[in-house]
Amino acid sequence: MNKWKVTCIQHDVIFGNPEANYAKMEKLLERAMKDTPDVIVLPELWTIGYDLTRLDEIAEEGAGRTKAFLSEAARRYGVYLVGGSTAKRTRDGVYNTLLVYDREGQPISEYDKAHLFKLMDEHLYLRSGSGKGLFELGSIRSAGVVCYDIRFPEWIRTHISSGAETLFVVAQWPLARLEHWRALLIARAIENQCWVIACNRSGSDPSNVFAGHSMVVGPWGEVIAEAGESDEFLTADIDMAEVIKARGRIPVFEDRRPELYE
Ligand SMILES: O=C(O)CCC(=O)C(=O)O
Repeated sequence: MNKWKVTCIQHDVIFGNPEANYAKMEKLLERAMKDTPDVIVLPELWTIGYDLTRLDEIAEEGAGRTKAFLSEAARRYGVYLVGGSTAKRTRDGVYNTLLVYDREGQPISEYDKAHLFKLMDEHLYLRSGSGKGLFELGSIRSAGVVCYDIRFPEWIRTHISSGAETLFVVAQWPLARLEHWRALLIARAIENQCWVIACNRSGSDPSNVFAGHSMVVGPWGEVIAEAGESDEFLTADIDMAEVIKARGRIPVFEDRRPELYE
């Protein structure tokens, strides 16, 4: 299969209230499935929001509850689920972890956010991961990263150099830097000649107003679909043939000179 329908569930996350967020997500998933997407994408930390000061209470042991929730939903709806992230407690500390499930509800990726965002105090409460977020959606090689990670082109490039043709981004990106969000996503798509599918949250918490503007950007840098600032299901069709076309027109990967970049 070369063509995919993707849906980003852009919504307002309820601050520090996992119970309410799971209940809300049940309903959102059911409604999103009316468009019969192949892949659904959720935002960063949709289970708890940015309530980092209460992680002792609300971070989940091994992300167990969110794993069970996502696996069950992916299997029930027969959909690939790029399940946003949650706060995963381990023996070393708490990670901001992106979870991905296949249509049978099997886990296909568990990625710990690599770059912690000091402006929102992440470094005080979270541990950073160091593994890559590579996975396959059927035959499509994909990568998934979290929010601030998109400011590090060299990190994204290592994923694309490993074969990824689609980059998923899950985020809680503030409205104050909306233009950075848009420019960075478009730049990552152009320089890597890949699809970029980015799901941001909407709404606000006690410290931030979030941007919404989930986006689907094609490998030629064209914005195929973009949400507004409010709650929205953003659905778009992506065709993997566009990656081959873009890479054929300008052979960036053949023309790279990595010996100059160290
Ligand atoms: O880089 C930014 O401006 C926002 C990043 C962010 O909000 C995050 O990583 O959670």
